[in-house]
Amino acid sequence: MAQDKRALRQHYLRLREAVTTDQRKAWNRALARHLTDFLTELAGRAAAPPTVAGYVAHRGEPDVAEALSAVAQKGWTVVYPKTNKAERTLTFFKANPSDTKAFEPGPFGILEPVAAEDAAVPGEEIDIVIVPGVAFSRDGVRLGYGGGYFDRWFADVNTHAVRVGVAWNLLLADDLPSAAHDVRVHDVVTEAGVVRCRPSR
Ligand SMILES: Nc1nc2c(c(=O)[nH]1)N(C=O)[C@@H](CNc1ccc(C(=O)N[C@@H](CCC(=O)O)C(=O)O)cc1)CN2
Ligand SMILES: Nc1ncnc2c1ncn2[C@@H]1O[C@H](COP(=O)(O)OP(=O)(O)OP(=O)(O)O)[C@@H](O)[C@H]1O
Repeated sequence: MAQDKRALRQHYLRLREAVTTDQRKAWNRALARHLTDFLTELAGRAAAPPTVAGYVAHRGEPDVAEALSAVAQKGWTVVYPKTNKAERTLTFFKANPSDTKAFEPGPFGILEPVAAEDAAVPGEEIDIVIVPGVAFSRDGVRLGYGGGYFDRWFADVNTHAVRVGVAWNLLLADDLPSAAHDVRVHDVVTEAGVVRCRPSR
């Protein structure tokens, strides 16, 4: 299984690396539209503006900044993970998606919220988690970089959050191996639209 996952990760990372900058730009524009619409749909008629967890794109991942700026403008709270490499944990902090000074490189070179005076946002307060991934299956199984960070966070935190995967359409698989600790996403947003991974909710 671990071997399986490693080979699959390598396969999908190669596919992702082969995407040209121009192609990525066009896909990012389409993705921003689908993601903004879908987040708005998820929020529905919620009484208060939701809190959404995002990420800063790394190594050819889809860029979710535009969608996050759009919902921030509507009063949503936007939080980002900070990685603790020694403990292999994530902690979420508020940051303004359009403020580049609010981010600094973390242990894997990914931009993370600067260690602000702001306290960490408790997991229970997060309504929607945008989950980055290397690949996703149509039924919501996620293949990440292999650190288990998000799986561990979902297992450790008492969360009601909707889990929204984001990936390029070419990184959607019919099937991916899934272990007991793998937490599935409810939906995956790509440049081609939204894939609903749950039969009903
Ligand atoms: N943009 C983004 N932010 C994210 C994640 C992500 O997948 N994408 N994460 C999702 O969990 C968390 C960070 N986890 C990560 C885990 C491993 C690697 C990584 O690149 N690992 C290298 C090995 C690096 C090393 O061990 O020094 C690799 O796989 O080649 C990156 C992020 C939180 N933030
Ligand atoms: N809830 C958990 N508690 C403890 N260890 C966990 C948990 N979830 C995952 N792990 C461990 O993390 C490691 C990586 O898991 P896996 O290969 O599923 O990562 P991934 O989902 O591809 O990566 P990532 O979540 O970092 O993007 C495995 O060794 C796994 O046992």
